[in-house]
This record gives sequence, C-alpha cells and structure tokens, in this order.
Amino acid sequence: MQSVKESALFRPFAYIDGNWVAADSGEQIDVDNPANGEILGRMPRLGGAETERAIEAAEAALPGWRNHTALERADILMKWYELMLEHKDELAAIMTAEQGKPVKEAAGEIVYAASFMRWFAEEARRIYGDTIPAANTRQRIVVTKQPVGVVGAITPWNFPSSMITRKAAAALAAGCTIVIKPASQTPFSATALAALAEQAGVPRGVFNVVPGKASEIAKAMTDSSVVRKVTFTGSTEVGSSLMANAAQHIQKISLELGGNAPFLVFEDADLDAAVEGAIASKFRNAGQTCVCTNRFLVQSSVINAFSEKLAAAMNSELKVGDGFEDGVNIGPLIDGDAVAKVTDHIKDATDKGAQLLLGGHEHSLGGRFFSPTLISHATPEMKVASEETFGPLAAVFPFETEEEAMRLANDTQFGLASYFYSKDLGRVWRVAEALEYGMVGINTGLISNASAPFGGVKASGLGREGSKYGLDEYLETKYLCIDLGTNEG
Ligand SMILES: NC(=O)C1=CN([C@@H]2O[C@H](COP(=O)(O)OP(=O)(O)OC[C@H]3O[C@@H](n4cnc5c(N)ncnc54)[C@H](OP(=O)(O)O)[C@@H]3O)[C@@H](O)[C@H]2O)C=CC1
Ligand SMILES: O=C(O)[C@H](O)CS(=O)(=O)O
Repeated sequence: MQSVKESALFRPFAYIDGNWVAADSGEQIDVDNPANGEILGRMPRLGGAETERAIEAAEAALPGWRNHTALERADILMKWYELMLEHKDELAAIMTAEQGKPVKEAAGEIVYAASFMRWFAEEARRIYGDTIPAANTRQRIVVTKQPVGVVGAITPWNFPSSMITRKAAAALAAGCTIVIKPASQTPFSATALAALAEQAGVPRGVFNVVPGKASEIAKAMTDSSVVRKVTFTGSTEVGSSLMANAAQHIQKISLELGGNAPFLVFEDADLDAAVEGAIASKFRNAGQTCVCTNRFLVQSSVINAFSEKLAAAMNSELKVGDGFEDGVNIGPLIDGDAVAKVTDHIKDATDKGAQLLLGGHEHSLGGRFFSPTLISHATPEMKVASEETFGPLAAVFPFETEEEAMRLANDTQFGLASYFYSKDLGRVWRVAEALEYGMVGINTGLISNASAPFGGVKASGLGREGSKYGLDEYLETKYLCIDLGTNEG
C-alpha cells in the first residue's frame, strides 16, 4: 500500500474559498501517528484573520449555493458520496495514521461518513413547507423553509471524517455554506474531504476547512454576525463556552457533547447477546466514543455469569496493536492524557474497593497502547461512575431491583446514549421511558446510523444530527401572510 503521504488526498493545507493555503504566520501543527509518535505531517495553524476570510468566502458563496435547486445540491452531495466510497481505502489509511483506529474500523467510519452525504442528498429534495387554513377569506397562510445561512463548525478527533460529514452534508443540503475547524490531532481527514468536495463540484466558498488555533477560530466564528449557526462536537466544557459566546449574535447552536452511558443487564436478559453488545458498545475506537458504555449496571443474580462471559470475550476477541496490523481491533489511545485518564480511573476504583478481573495497566507495546480492562464491584463513589473514561475500561456495578437500576442509570449530569438488555416487554417499555437519555439501545450495543436522530439531553448537548431532524438544524421557518384584498370590483 502506498505511503499515506503519497496519496493525492493527503493535503497539508487549509482550504478557503477553493484555494489551498498556508497560515498567515507560517505556523504549523505537528500531527503525529498515535501508534508510534512519529510526525505524520504538518498542517497550517490558522488563526482569527484567516477564519474571517473563510467566513467572508462562505458569505459570498451563499446566494449562488442557496439558489441551486434542491436536485442540483443533491446531485453534488451524491457525487461526493460516490467519491468517498471510491477512495475509501485512501481515506481510511489517512485516518488510521493520524487517529490510530484499526484500518478496518476506519474504513467503516468512511462508509458511515459517506452515508450522511447520501442521506442528506435524499433529504434535500424533501424540504417541505405548509399551507394553513386562514381565519378569514381574504388571507392565505403559507409556511416556507429557508437555509439559516453561513455555518461555523468545530469537530473532534475521535471520528475525524463522520463528525464533519454529519454536519456539512446537512448544512449543504439545506442550502447553507460552512466553515469547519477540525481537531488539531486529525486535520488530514478533513482536508482529504475538501479535496473530494472539489472533485464533486462543490462550488468555491461553500465548504471551507480552517485547521488551527481553536480559541481564536471559535472567537472569529461567534464574534461574526454573518455566522448564523454554530455546530460543535466535543467536550461539554468547550460546548458550554461556545453556547455562551453564540449568544452575542443569537446564533443557532447544536452541541454533541460528553456522555456517561449506562449499559443495564437485567436478570431476564440473553447474556450471550448482552456480552456481544457490551464488546461493541465499550471497545469501538478503543472506548473513545461519546456513546461508549461507561458503566455496566448488572442485576446481582446474573452479575457473576455476565462478568465471567465478558472477561472471556475480552480475552479472546480483543487484540491490541498498530491499526495497520492485521487482526488488530484495539488501536492506541489518542495521546498521553488519554492514557493517564484511564490509568487514573482504574487506580481510583481499585483504591476504593473495585476488583480487577482483567488488564489494569498500559499494554506491553508501550506508548499509548492500553490493555482492555475489566473491573467488578464498582460503586457510585468511584470516578468511573461520574466521569467519562473515554478509554478501554469496563466497570461493572451491581443492582438489586429495577427501581435501583433506574436511579443509578440516571444519576449523572449527562444524557447521551444508554443501553439495556431484557426480554420482558413490560420492562422494555418501563425502562426505555424512564431513562433520561437522548438515545436508548434496546438489546443492542450499536445505535449510530445516519437515518436516526443522534443527540443528547442535559450536559450531553442540544439538537439532533442525522435523520430528518438533522436537517431542521440548518433551516429557518418563514411564515407568509398574504392578503388577497376584497373581491368587490
Ligand atoms: N457527543 C459526541 O458525539 C462527542 C463528544 N465528545 C466529547 O469530547 C471529549 C473528548 O473529545 P475532545 O476532542 O478532546 O474534546 P475537545 O472539546 O477538547 O475538542 C473538540 C474540538 O474542540 C476544539 N476546541 C478545544 N478547545 C476549544 C475552545 N476553547 N474553543 C473552541 N474549540 C475548542 C478542539 O480543537 P483542538 O483539537 O485544536 O484543541 C477540537 O476541534 C469527551 O468528553 C467526549 O465525550 C467527543 C467526540 C464526540
Ligand atoms: O463522536 C462520537 O463519539 C460519535 O458521535 C459516535 S458515533 O456517531 O460514531 O456513534
């Protein structure tokens, strides 16, 4: 396989108004490979001035883009979709090199990322309005939908492609233009998408990528009255700050933030299915997803059987290593801070009485590799109960009754994803309705897809991405009141 850097999609430049540019200051970001710490490449480190220029370009491109027909926008998104699939392996290799996830998983993310292009290409042609019966014969009431305008987006490192397309595809389908700041640890996946946007015929200025100084770029976005919508995926603390700053110009805002997902196993669950779902929901991206299970809550009568089955599955199914190595399904964590956080959560739990059943330490490969870890006898006093680990740590907490399970599951500031296994129909409805989360996986550990509304409540964010609801985030509703006058002569 050719070196990642030899790919025509490997673009060490920002992308503004259809031009590939460096930073005004000449500054660059060193982007390393999490598997070995080697510098993969350097990306321009842009600041506020360049971001303002990108916003101007997006503003200039807006009339032309919003005046394309929905079919024309849909066709361009479909071309972009086809190009992503055509270049799936190149895009996956770039992602594995900068983010670390196993290349098969990276290819899966490219397919997932592309699915948002297809989904919103289809939705673009179904942006409907209403006519509403007026209270008198002179008037006609009409409701239309129009694009909000220029969008500012900031995206995370853990899904470097799909977190961009989940926003950009919806924005462009609605007729908006967009300026995107990718995570500094994974900017090459973003500029690779820009290279394909060009080939797909996305007009200059419609899709812009500004890697660089997060605070400065974000400030340029929220200080601008031209930017009418800010959309963010990342930590709750950053999301909260963006929401406050978006108030300056009453910008619409969407936030996909942190999580603390419970995974409940009731006594009537299919334990083998629950273990399969546990592996899927806990260890995807080495546990570095906001919808990963953070707490396994297991009814006492089945906790030993579940824990033994989960330990056996982790032992036999999980292989740690470089994401380019065949058979590896647990890559390195993104950086040293991530390793330190997992280590801290494990030590805190065992110091407070948790029992270590598997792993518990950095992997023998060293660096950012971490052994998948299982602990039992976890309690609410432990950090892992209230903080998002964002790594390969499975913590098992016992409960006795359904009521106790609900109390434990909802005892968190977060409300993004949740999961539970039960075959009792009455319990399925009671628990699904009682869980205070935006998303509930029932007898499954994998819930993410473009046709469903992804998002959370409480400290996990605002708004939904994907599904028909994801398009509404980029539309304004306009009410037309038409007076036909009298019909006397
Ligand atoms: N709900 C969801 O889908 C997701 C939620 N998350 C949550 O985010 C956390 C980990 O992800 P992580 O990427 O580290 O989160 P961060 O919030 O640190 O980073 C996310 C993005 O925000 C940028 N950023 C950092 N500081 C600021 C700032 N002060 N103003 C504006 N933008 C800023 C980053 O830029 P730079 O890289 O240059 O620092 C990056 O592009 C976890 O809590 C996780 O749960 C993460 C991914 C998805
Ligand atoms: O950032 C994330 O964690 C993603 O939203 C998770 S998913 O959409 O791939 O499930």
